[in-house]
Amino acid sequence: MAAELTPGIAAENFGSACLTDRRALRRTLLARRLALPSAEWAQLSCRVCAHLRAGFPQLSAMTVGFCWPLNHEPDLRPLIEGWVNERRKGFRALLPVVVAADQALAFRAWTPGTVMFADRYGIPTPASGDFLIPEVLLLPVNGFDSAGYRIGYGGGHFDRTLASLRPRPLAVGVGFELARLASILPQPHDQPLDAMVTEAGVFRPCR
Ligand SMILES: Nc1nc2c(c(=O)[nH]1)N(C=O)[C@@H](CNc1ccc(C(=O)N[C@@H](CCC(=O)O)C(=O)O)cc1)CN2
Ligand SMILES: Nc1ncnc2c1ncn2[C@@H]1O[C@H](COP(=O)(O)OP(=O)(O)OP(=O)(O)O)[C@@H](O)[C@H]1O
Repeated sequence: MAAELTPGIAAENFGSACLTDRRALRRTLLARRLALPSAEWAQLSCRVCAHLRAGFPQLSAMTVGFCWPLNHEPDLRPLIEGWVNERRKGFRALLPVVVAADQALAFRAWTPGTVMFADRYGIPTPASGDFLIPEVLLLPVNGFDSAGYRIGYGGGHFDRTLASLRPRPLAVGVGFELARLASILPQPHDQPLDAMVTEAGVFRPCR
């Protein structure tokens, strides 16, 4: 991905043997992110939020799907709560709902007052409300590459979601430079990102 803001921190080059095994790769990347001290995670999250706000000002008037931070994924809640509190016309925040293991995600509206339940993965999820369609999806990544491909937790939820939603939402990956890979060796089902945001800036895919 070409840097539009600050150039990225030196890319980590995982060996090709590692790249052939997504499960091992996921475990390695997840362990690296979990090893971040909480204060550093909070600082990196703040920088991701700042780049999102500066790079995508249009989001404050759109229906934006985001994720409750799991396992040290970037914490976008301050940014989202800021937009909720600004009460801008057209802004709505949505969180994913896992309807079934092999299906696309559904989405429900979220505000700081929303009643939540823990889903099958223990992720806080809005307990009720209509299913709504996001115009933009802020997708956490466990790994990403310069061609705009990502890997998540291996459920295929986001790939199925992006493959099925019409119109397709703008897909913006959110993560940290520690998740940057030379290539994730994309498979036919992998849905590319439109952009990627890390603590180092906003990147557009080089394809
Ligand atoms: N914060 C957050 N919420 C999200 C997602 C996400 O990626 N992040 N999802 C995006 O889809 C959905 C949940 N998807 C998930 C899929 C699998 C696992 C999980 O824990 N999987 C096992 C097995 C992984 C493997 O086989 O390698 C594990 O990690 O132990 C968690 C969430 C909806 N909500
Ligand atoms: N559109 C789709 N239709 C059917 N199966 C799919 C689709 N997209 C992905 N899958 C299946 O989901 C499984 C997991 O895919 P993959 O390893 O790419 O997950 P991931 O990108 O890490 O997960 P996620 O998309 O939830 O973040 C694969 O077995 C894949 O075949």
